[in-house]
Amino acid sequence: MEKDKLKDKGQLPEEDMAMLMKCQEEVARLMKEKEDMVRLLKEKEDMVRLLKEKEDMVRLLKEKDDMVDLKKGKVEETQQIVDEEKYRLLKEKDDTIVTLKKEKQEMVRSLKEKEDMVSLLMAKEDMVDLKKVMVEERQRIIDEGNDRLLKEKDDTIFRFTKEKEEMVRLLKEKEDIIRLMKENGDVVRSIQKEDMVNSENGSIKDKKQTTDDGNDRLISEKNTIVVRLTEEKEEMIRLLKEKEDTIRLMKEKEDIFMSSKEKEDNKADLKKGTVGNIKQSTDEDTDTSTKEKGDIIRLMKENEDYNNTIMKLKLDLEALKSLHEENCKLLESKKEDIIKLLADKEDNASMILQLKQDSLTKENEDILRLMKEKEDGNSIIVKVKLEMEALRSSYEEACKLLESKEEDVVRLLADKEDNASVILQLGQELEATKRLHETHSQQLETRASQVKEELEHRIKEVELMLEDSIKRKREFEEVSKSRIQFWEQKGIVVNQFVGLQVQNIQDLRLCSVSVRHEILNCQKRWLEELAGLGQNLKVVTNAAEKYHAALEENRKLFNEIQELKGNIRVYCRIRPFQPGEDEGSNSVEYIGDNGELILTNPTKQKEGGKNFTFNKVFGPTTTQDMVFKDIQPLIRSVLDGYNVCIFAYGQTGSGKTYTMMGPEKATEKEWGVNYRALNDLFNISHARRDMITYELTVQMIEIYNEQIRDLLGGGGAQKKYPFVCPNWLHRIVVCVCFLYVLC
Ligand SMILES: Nc1ncnc2c1ncn2[C@@H]1O[C@H](COP(=O)(O)OP(=O)(O)OP(=O)(O)O)[C@@H](O)[C@H]1O
Repeated sequence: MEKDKLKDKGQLPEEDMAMLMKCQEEVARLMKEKEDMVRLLKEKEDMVRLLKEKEDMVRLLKEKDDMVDLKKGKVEETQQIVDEEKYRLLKEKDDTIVTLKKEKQEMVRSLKEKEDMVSLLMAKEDMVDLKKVMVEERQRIIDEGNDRLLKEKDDTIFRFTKEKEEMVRLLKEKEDIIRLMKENGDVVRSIQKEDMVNSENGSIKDKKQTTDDGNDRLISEKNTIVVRLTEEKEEMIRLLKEKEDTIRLMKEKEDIFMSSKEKEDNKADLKKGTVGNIKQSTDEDTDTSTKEKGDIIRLMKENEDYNNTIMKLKLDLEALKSLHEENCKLLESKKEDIIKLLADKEDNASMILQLKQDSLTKENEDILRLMKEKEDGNSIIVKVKLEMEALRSSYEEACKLLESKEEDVVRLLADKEDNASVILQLGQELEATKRLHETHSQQLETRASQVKEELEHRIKEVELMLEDSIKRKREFEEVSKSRIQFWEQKGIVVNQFVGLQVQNIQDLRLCSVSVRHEILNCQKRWLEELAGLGQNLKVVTNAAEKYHAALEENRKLFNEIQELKGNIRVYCRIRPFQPGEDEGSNSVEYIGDNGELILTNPTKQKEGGKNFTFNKVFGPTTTQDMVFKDIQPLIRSVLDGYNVCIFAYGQTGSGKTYTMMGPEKATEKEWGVNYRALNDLFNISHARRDMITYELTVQMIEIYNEQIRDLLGGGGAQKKYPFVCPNWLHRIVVCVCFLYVLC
């Protein structure tokens, strides 16, 4: 029909028609080949199914193997339980050993504590030794003080001896003076004898008598002084003796200290020797402390004695002082007397001179002699005077010495007081240390008793623990024996079970061998079948290659046809009149089969119609399916990689939306081009899903007033071009174009 129509219209040449026919025949052939291919594909699917069945068989075999493995695992589990039980028993043994070791460590620790206690005791003893050293140091200081005192005493003794010598010398001088005075007396007596012989001048005799009396008085006074000096000398000797006694006492004191030191050393040695036995040492300490107490009391007594002697010495010194003062007073009075005597002597001398002048005569020579004698006496008196002055100076010096001695004695007394205070302090310290030592020894005793008790208690505890551990060990041995028996029985049962399992395993092995044989047979069969399938597949692949080649050829031919039809096609669809529209105002005069269209203006029919030519004109009766059938090849060419653009163009209400989408609530029959195109494409992609995977996307745009709007985008009608177009969209672009003509 179409051929005839073409012939009638004379639009297509015969060659083209022949080509088209050939193409149609070729297409039919290809369709047949396609059917063959579909059949082959079905066979292929069967092969795949068989392969799946084979896989299931393999899976079953694997499951069987797993079962065998599970049984093996069970046997291993029982073995593992036995091993675990053994391991637990061994662990318990190890734990008991560890506890015993810990107990041992505890014992060692307690022993170490004991050792520490002993070391502490040693340290305390060292402290006591240190205190002793301190005491010794103090004693040394005291000894040094004593030595110093002794030296001072020696010095004082030396001074006293010197003074003694001085005194002796003075006494000698005094004796000389006395001797001279006696001689003077003799001289005076001879003068008196001469006077008696002459008895001329009585006044001279009286005067001589007075001088004699003065001389006698002086002699008596000198004698008294000498007596006093001798007394003082004796007193000094007594003091020296007392000093010697004090020195002796000091030496005794030193000896006592030395003995106490030796005792302390002995004590230290004893302590060192008795470190292990604390009680004994404490007893010794108490003994020594009592001895020390006795020594201290004795020393205190000695100290008191010393104090008494010092007091006595003080009193003696005071007495000596008073004596010295008296002596000094006497010396002063003597001085005055001597001065008086000298004055008398001068008077006598003047008297003698007068007598000399008076006598003039006879006794001139005697008088001269007497005068000479008197001059001699005067010179002797002068000498005596000088001696007296010397004596006075010596007395002053002696007084000074006494004063210095007093100071020394005071200093010595102060030192003694200091020493006494030091001794008291030492005594107090000794008492304090003794008390401390006693308290410390008591503490040590209590501590030792406590430690002893603790140790006894610990020893008891350890003994109990040892007994417990022995009991536990026995119990553990019993339990282990019973457990070993139990586990031996269990082992027998397990061995029996294992034997059964081994038999089962052997059976399973046999089964598995048979299954393996079956599998090998199956594999052989499958290999044979696969070889057959491979051959078939080769055939299929050859056929598929041919099919692909045919498809390629078909596509080429189809595209050639499309090109021949025209790459740009313009269709016209004329919609039917809608209800309410005037059918009389129809402007379509003629619709040709080859796209001819003649339109006339109903108001100006005289002017004639206007001719239009399209690729095709769809009349008002044309259905949606008919329109899509014409467009379908173009849409399918998209799947071959061609870009296709279809768009609808026309005035408002001309039917663009109807053609592209369909009416509102459209049925499948009323679907527009878009729905149908997508449905067709989805069907093809589904049919070819095993070979090709298609990705389909849709984009709907509207061009209105020269502006492009994305109809499916989020922005809706508001979103204007250029909107973002994803890359993948460029692979397949479906654009439906239509030219509409409103009838
Ligand atoms: N071929 C047809 N058969 C039956 N009814 C049709 C056909 N074409 C269009 N119509 C009807 O004509 C009316 C207008 O059509 P449509 O809305 O598709 O026009 P339009 O060109 O899309 O208008 P606009 O540009 O204003 O959107 C609609 O009621 C539609 O149902």
